[in-house]
Amino acid sequence: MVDARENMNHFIELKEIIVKSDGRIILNIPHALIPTDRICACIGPNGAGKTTFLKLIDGLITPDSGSIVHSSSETRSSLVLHHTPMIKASARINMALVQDADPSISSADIDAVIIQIGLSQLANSPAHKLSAGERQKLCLGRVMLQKPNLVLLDEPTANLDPTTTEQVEEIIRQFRQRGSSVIFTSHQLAQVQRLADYIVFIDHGEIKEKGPVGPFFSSPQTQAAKRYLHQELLSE
Ligand SMILES: Nc1ncnc2c1ncn2[C@@H]1O[C@H](COP(=O)(O)OP(=O)(O)OP(=O)(O)O)[C@@H](O)[C@H]1O
Repeated sequence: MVDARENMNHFIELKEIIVKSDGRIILNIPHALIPTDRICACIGPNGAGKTTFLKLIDGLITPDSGSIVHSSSETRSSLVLHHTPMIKASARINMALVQDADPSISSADIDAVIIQIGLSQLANSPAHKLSAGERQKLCLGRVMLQKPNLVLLDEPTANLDPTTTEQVEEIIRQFRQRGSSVIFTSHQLAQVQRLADYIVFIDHGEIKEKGPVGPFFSSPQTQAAKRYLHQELLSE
């Protein structure tokens, strides 16, 4: 019998969660423990509810019913959505917006992160003109400055080239190495296998399967997961 907590030191417990949109149920999770002590990938078909799941965990949306309990006393999450709008100002000013919420972030901190993410040459360029990869690095730089203990990333490498994808994956590993937990969504199964320790598979608004990454890929338990893996592997 598998331990119900699957050796999770920290987790989020979802109970009787229903999220609706326009009267339609888009998430239905009777009960689930989601680990917050590792890198967790949330995968599933388009429209399954993955982005909604991240927003729910972040508290950006509240469920129509049900509750979310964090095992740690203080969870500070940062969510990076797929299309983050930028204000019409430089990359540096966009990065410095995090100071509004946390005035203890210094200009020196911002400069250090700009160097770390490789945007020094573009710091004074208009942020809305940055490429997709540069924008994503800027967003991840903001997260570094916020120092959340839970990092939530929606398709962090969608539309990025292989080099930038590798750089973003390295930033994700650094979040974990510095003690943050990460939950990211992805349609790239090779990436999921490179980065994640744990899988949450969502289909039609329900968590159909979850568990450590190895067993999920080698012996998925549900027909939905088997079908999804088969189709995705054919398209990769
Ligand atoms: N604000 C909204 N208003 C109406 N419907 C919404 C809203 N947000 C999400 N939905 C619907 O909820 C369902 C789940 O959407 P969600 O974006 O969470 O899926 P996803 O798994 O992230 O999809 P993808 O892989 O395509 O990004 C979809 O059917 C979507 O149309």
